[in-house]
Amino acid sequence: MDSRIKKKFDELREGKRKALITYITLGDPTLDKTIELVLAMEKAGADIIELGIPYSDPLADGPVIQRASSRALNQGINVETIFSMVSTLRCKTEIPLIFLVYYNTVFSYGVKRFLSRCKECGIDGLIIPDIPLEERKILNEMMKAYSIDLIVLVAPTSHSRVESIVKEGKGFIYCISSKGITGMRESFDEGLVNLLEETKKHSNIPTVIGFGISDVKSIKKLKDLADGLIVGSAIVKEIEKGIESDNIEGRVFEFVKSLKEAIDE
Ligand SMILES: O=P(O)(O)OC[C@@H](O)[C@@H](O)c1c[nH]c2ccccc12
Repeated sequence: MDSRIKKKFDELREGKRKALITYITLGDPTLDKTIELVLAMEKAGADIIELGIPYSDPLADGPVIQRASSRALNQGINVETIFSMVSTLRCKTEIPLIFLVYYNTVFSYGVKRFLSRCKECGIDGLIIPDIPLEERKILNEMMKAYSIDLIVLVAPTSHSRVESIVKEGKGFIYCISSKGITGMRESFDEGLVNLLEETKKHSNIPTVIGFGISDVKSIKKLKDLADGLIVGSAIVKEIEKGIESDNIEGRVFEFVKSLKEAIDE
């Protein structure tokens, strides 16, 4: 059976459209709000949702997402409460859901136990930014049995490793737009176009670009290069502003809608 991620990309390709993938941190500002926010983003036109499991030492995260992680961790949420929230969410939507999770969280929970809980509650893919290469191979094998995609990340600095990395990719290939951490940017790495060419040469699954995409301008600039775009920090920033004004879903809905219009244009 085709996965939700594959079905979504097939459907988009047929309509000659690009995927809008939106990221938020689980439990920011509460787990109940996460459910509302996912549904609001879906309604605004998001095609796939990436949900970050908050972690105390998130190496790749910029300040905006680090603050979101702190807000979530202060709520006392943990992997168990997250799984039960996702089960509730899964009853309300069929949108593809992906976890962004640091390896230590998976490892300390127990890899098999983590995968089987993911499957039970309808998670379609995992992005594990800090997974060591050897573990990735083992995990990739294991995940086949659970029909969950292990999504790989490639960066302009991956050079000669691009081929071996993307060959292992499932679902889609996450192409990092530029060096460093997550967060809004004005310009993108010159190596990005090459990276996408190289990736497409060695893999036929969809490519998406993430890191630093924050507004309509950056969407228009990048959308023709790949099959989809990921927006994270800019949405989390809207949540942050929404907390102050007590209008979180409304802000996020309007913002995602504007991104959707730009990507569909
Ligand atoms: O925040 P940005 O710059 O829009 O980038 C997306 C990103 O937030 C999301 O995919 C993500 C959040 N944490 C990560 C850690 C590693 C790689 C990717 C991520």
